[in-house]
Amino acid sequence: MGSILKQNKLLLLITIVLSIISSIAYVYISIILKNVTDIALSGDLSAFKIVVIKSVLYLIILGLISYIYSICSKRLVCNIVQALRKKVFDGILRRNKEDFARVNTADYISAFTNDIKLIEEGWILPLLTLLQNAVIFIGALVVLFIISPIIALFLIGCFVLMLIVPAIFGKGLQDRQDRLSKQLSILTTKIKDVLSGYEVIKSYNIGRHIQTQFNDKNNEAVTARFRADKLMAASESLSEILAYLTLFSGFFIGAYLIIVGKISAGTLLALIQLSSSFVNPLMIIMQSLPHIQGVKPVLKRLDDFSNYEVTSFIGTHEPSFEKYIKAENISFSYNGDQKVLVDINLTIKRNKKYAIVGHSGCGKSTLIKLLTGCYSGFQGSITYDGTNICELDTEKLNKMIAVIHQNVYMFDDSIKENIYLYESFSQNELEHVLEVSGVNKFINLTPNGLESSVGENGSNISGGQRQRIAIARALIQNKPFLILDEGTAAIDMQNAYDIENRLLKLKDLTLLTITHNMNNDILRMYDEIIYMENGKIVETGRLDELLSHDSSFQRFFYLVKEETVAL
Ligand SMILES: Nc1ncnc2c1ncn2[C@@H]1O[C@H](COP(=O)(O)OP(=O)(O)OP(=O)(O)O)[C@@H](O)[C@H]1O
Repeated sequence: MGSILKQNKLLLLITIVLSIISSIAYVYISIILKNVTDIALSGDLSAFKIVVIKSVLYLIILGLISYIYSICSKRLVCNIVQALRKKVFDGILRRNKEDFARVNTADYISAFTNDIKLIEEGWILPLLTLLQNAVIFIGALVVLFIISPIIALFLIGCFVLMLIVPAIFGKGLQDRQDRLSKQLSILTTKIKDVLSGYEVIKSYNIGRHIQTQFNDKNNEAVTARFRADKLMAASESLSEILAYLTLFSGFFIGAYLIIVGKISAGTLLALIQLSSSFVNPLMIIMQSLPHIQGVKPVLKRLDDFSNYEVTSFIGTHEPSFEKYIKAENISFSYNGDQKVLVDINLTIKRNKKYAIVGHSGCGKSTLIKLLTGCYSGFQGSITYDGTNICELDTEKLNKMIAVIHQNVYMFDDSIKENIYLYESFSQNELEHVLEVSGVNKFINLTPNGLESSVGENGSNISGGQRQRIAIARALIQNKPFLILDEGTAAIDMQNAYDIENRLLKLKDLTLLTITHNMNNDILRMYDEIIYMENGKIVETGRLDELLSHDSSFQRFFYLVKEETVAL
């Protein structure tokens, strides 16, 4: 937050200066009131006229200063909120895939929406209010000292007494604001889940169940808000009672001093005005402090997001894949307990074609994730042309590898932009990838060809069409290493066959395919089939070699074929 305030230091300075000027000007009203009262009591009409004119002019100038202050403080709030959002966003973008996946996406959304709102309401605005009122408070105290040191000393004593309010409520408010932030995050997760799973909810008629779940989360969020507000109300009420007690006591002391002839009526009026200039800001300060203290955990949460630093994969070496990628004795577990990969040894040679096959859950996708630098906590080593993956610059590594998953993400934009990903390419490059990916087979059926919108996450097009666009997107970048993680599973058999066939014929491409399709003609074209079982590579070789003898792969191969025929 300090850096954000530094970025806005000029605006902050102007706001503070204006705040000081308007606050002092506000305090000076008591002096004017004293003069008016004393002039009225003296019966001097001409002096009275002059003081009225001066007062009106004074109030106009005060109004103008207040207006400019108000505009500056609002601009400052906008700037801080904008910078805070940007900082959090930058922090999220800096994350590597492994760390990004550790946090639920709804938590990120909640940080941008709920948490930033909590900071705006509980930190930025109260801080500005605090600043302005602190100046009024100090100004009033100084004038009070000049007019009546006894009352000033008494009010200082009251101020010390009022400091107990933030001390009593600060910690409790922090806990409750933290809880509120977490409950809002859980509610956001639920909402996101419902919107993403809308089709399932409708198809399986589970609206009522989901409604109950939503109501529970909604209730919990509202309860958390109310608990925080209740404590805030207690804190505000105590501040108010103490403030009024101070005001009354000051007034009674003033009244006593007038009875014993120590002060004039004008001074008493000034004292009354000053007491409210002293007590009201004091009350506001005491009410703002718990707000500011309360949002500390939320501020810390946002700080954690924005100050994120990558700790794994911090290598800077330029990755090279001219010859091979080698995995040696790789073992890996997601939860530190159960091993998903066990002692994997594998060499991927440049421009060769590999198919990874095996039963569902045997670790195929996990192996790909490790090879492409998504997870760091594995045993063994992965090297690119001899350099350990941990020493490589992962951003540059990502530029070498394209991975197409079964569920590809489509931006809500045209087919063309989803292929180009906002870069530019030549017409020849475009035509080539449209041909290889099979996009050209359906592009004429869309309303505006390549300019047709795919809709939110590709909702206007079919799953197979999405995958073909994803293949075109990967190919146009001309990356040397393409991974299809069941990347053609949503495409019909004939088209999937044609696409894979064309990819297998690309000489300058290293292809690694995870597939459940046991098509002899296609599998025969691969240089190596890697068969996995329970996290281990059990057999490798060309299709005919593996089928030529009794092997685990052979049994798997015919089993899948039987299952496919049965379907
Ligand atoms: N992010 C994750 N956190 C925890 N466990 C995971 C995670 N991803 C996968 N797993 C577990 O790791 C094991 C291997 O999963 P993986 O996705 O690698 O299998 P797969 O062979 O690709 O399966 P499929 O063919 O069904 O896609 C499974 O038991 C799975 O439940």
